[in-house]
Amino acid sequence: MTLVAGVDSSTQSCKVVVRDAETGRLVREGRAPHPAGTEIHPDHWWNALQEAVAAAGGIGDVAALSVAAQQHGMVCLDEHGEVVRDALLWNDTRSARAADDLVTELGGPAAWAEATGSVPVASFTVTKLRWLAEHEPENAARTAAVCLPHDWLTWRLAGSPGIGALTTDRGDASGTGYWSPATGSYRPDLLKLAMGHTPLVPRVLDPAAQAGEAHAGAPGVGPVAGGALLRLAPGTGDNMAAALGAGLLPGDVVVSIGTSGTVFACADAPSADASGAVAGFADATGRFLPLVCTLNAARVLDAAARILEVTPAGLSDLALQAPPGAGGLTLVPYLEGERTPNKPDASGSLHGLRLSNSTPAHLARAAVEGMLCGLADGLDALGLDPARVLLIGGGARSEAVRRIAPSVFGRPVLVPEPGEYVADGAARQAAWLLAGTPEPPRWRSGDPETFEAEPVPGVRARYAEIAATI
Ligand SMILES: Nc1ncnc2c1ncn2[C@@H]1O[C@H](COP(=O)(O)OP(=O)(O)O)[C@@H](O)[C@H]1O
Ligand SMILES: O=C(CO)[C@@H](O)[C@H](O)COP(=O)(O)O
Repeated sequence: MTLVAGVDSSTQSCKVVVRDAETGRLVREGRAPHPAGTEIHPDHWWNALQEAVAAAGGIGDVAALSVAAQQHGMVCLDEHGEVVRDALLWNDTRSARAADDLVTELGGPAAWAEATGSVPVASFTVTKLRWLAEHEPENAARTAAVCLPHDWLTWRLAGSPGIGALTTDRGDASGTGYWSPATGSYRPDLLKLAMGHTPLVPRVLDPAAQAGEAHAGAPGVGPVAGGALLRLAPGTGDNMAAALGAGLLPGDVVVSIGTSGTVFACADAPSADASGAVAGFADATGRFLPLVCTLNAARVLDAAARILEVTPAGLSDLALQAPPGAGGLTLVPYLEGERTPNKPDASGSLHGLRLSNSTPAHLARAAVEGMLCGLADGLDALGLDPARVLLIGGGARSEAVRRIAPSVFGRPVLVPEPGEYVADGAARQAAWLLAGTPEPPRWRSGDPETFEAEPVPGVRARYAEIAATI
């Protein structure tokens, strides 16, 4: 049996799955936490990767590995490949003003949508580079190469072979703000606009190309059976990997409830939404991945559980005890500011509190409904009439989320078996590298469970009315 490994180095943790390359059967898995915060030294990802690999029983018997990771994070390296400063993550909003400035300087949102498929907000790497140039000019000047979390981890697994060897893929490149999904090429002019100079950027690999090799005994790899080398697939952004892992079909929309909330579909042509709501990303197969991202998803549930002093399961039970609509109690959960809509300085807001709805159950329900309303707006912004809506991510493990989502989305929701779909997609990409076929190998998956519910009149309208005032 040939084994492949997939890595998901996401915001809150690193997960590793080892699967049979031919059938996709899960053989073993492991995970390790990342530190909290929106800027962290990339060494923390490397340490967590090694811990997760060890927890998964090692990867010495694995033939190929692929790293998927949180998108957009700014990793600056000097000419020797040393990290210049802590990485700024996708959910760090300090570059919001830099984003506004860049949008104006290029001639407005439509010019960016045409140039890169997306209108940059604080999440995009290009805005973080402008912030760096303005606030830490000495660090900007030392930056000889800029890359993303998955690029850096893949490069480290290959033994950090000099900054000229850095690679990336179309999916992750499309979240930088200086690469065009429509032309498949970098926009060095935009990099220069942001930073004043053009550091080296990773080579963009074809979807099933080899990024490099990891050597037996290398840190994080361990001894490789028979002295063989571990082949490294290109890797990709976590959402692109989730699309591969969930086996996204044309007509499907995925709603992923992780640290971020994302809503995305697979497309044959690039998109360019000048409103900025839909990011026109590329995917990991050579196609495209229009995507809406919110900053506030599973952690809204974590926050509500903390306030109510219950476990995630306890929050779910409470939410299901309250009536649909939470008796008029509405939470607009902009707990970390918000990205879609672009309100980086916003905070959350609880409206409609009355004696009759002042119960833990109503608050739990308002948290679930508020978080889902933001994602329902994402579904609308995609402008599709999906054949299937698939719900994945840590938040989809909540029974209340599964049962309330169809009422807020106004359509049935399909929930695949709980799993690590990002790591699975990375593993599938690694299997694709081994197969050398035009399309990724087909892996069998179980049937998703369908959830249906009557729409609750007024919930989304009330949410929209309050959100508009924030
Ligand atoms: N049963 C559950 N109910 C509600 N939330 C859950 C449950 N299990 C996990 N989560 C939440 O899912 C989140 C992690 O999801 P995940 O998709 O792994 O995120 P990321 O990939 O961004 O690190 C955490 O905030 C966690 O609290
Ligand atoms: O910024 C985006 C998408 O554009 C986020 O989706 C990040 O990619 C982080 O993902 P998670 O850690 O929430 O999975």
